[in-house]
Amino acid sequence: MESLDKLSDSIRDVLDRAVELSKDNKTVVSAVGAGAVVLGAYWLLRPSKDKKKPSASQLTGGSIGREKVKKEFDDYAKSYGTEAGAGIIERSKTTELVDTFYNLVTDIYEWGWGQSFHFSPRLPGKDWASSEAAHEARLAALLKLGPGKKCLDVGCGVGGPMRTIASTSGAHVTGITINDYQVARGVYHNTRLGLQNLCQPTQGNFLNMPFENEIFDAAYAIEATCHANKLEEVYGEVFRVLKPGSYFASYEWVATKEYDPNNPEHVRIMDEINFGNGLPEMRTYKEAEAAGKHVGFELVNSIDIATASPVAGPWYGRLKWLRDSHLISVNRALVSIVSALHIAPHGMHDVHEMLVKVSLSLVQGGESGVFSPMHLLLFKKPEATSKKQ
Ligand SMILES: C=C(CC[C@@H](C)[C@H]1CC[C@H]2C3=CC[C@H]4[C@H](C)[C@@H](O)CC[C@]4(C)[C@H]3CC[C@]12C)C(C)C
Ligand SMILES: C[S@@+](CC[C@H](N)C(=O)[O-])C[C@H]1O[C@@H](n2cnc3c(N)ncnc32)[C@H](O)[C@@H]1O
Repeated sequence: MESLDKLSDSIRDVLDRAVELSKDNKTVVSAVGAGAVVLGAYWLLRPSKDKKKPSASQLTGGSIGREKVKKEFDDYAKSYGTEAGAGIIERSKTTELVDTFYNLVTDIYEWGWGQSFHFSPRLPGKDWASSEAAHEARLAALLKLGPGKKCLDVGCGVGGPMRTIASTSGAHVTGITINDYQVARGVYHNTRLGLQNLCQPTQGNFLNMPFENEIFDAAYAIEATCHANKLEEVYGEVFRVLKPGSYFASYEWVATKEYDPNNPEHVRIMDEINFGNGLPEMRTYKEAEAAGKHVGFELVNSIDIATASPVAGPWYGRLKWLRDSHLISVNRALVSIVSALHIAPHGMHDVHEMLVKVSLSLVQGGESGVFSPMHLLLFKKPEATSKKQ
């Protein structure tokens, strides 16, 4: 905060100088312009008092101490192979790397996107927030959630979807995330909104969940299981904790049927998506369907929501809009300022640059049709369980 005080002092100096200069008619226009730019920067950087949403001057490395952010980011970057299609080299380290990834990006996501860390199609006449809520509420309807039901959110982030799903349906939602910083953020938002009795985030590994067998009435995952080394491992755990006869719905990140593994451009897009999003590798929707069946689920429905509606706008439209309206450039400038002033931890600038780059790859994946972040799979655990080992 000391650096912010210094920033305020410098702004005051610049404004004083602008007043001086304005006495000279020739420079009045540029002085007022400079003052407006500085005031604008101050407005965008000012810390939010309640941290409901971090501002650029409040970006942290999550649970990573600020002095370690740069090293953790460099180690993360080195963990991806350079050969086409390589993904994470040491797969046994995936969960640890994903935890690091979320320490590094969680504040940036909340600052620049919101509390729901996923995409949604844009509904005609609706803004992005309503379209996002509808995408989440679809799951509550599919899973037939209602008061008294106990539902699991597999990979819950800071709980944006959990809050929509619990408050639209009345069901209780337990979330699991690998990242303890996200748990703290989730608890903070739930308490602030009076939802702490219906929404409960927990820290844990979804490949080995800290829950008893057959305790949940339903489960969903939103753009989260793509982080698992093997889909069978996470699906197997969901199968174990679900009551027989109940449903699991997942929006999966997949390579679509347009994807050609022999097309170097397609492979490049997927490699960039994997790196910028903490994924070990990309699966096809067919592999995801097969993984669910392999652990004992019945496949009830498999549909790519990205292409399902002829009237909804594309899921990557919001990223395109951020780019075309130059908001991403504004964010870049703000992150450069807070980094240069040592307000943000050293390394935050690199993390932000990684996200700038991946936003382009995601749009390319969407426009070319080779990638979807929302292939909906609806699975049912049979009444008489027959889990294959
Ligand atoms: C499901 C996952 C995350 C999906 C999305 C929520 C995020 C994917 C890319 C992210 C972003 C890219 C660009 C950032 C921008 C440069 C910055 O200024 C503000 C935040 C971004 C818009 C950021 C927001 C979240 C994403 C859209 C993965 C991880 C499985
Ligand atoms: C892109 S975020 C999506 C979060 C949330 N579903 C949403 O839409 O806002 C992916 C989530 O999966 C979680 N995750 C990834 N790997 C995990 C693991 N092995 N165990 C538990 N959670 C994991 C991350 O911590 C993060 O919360």
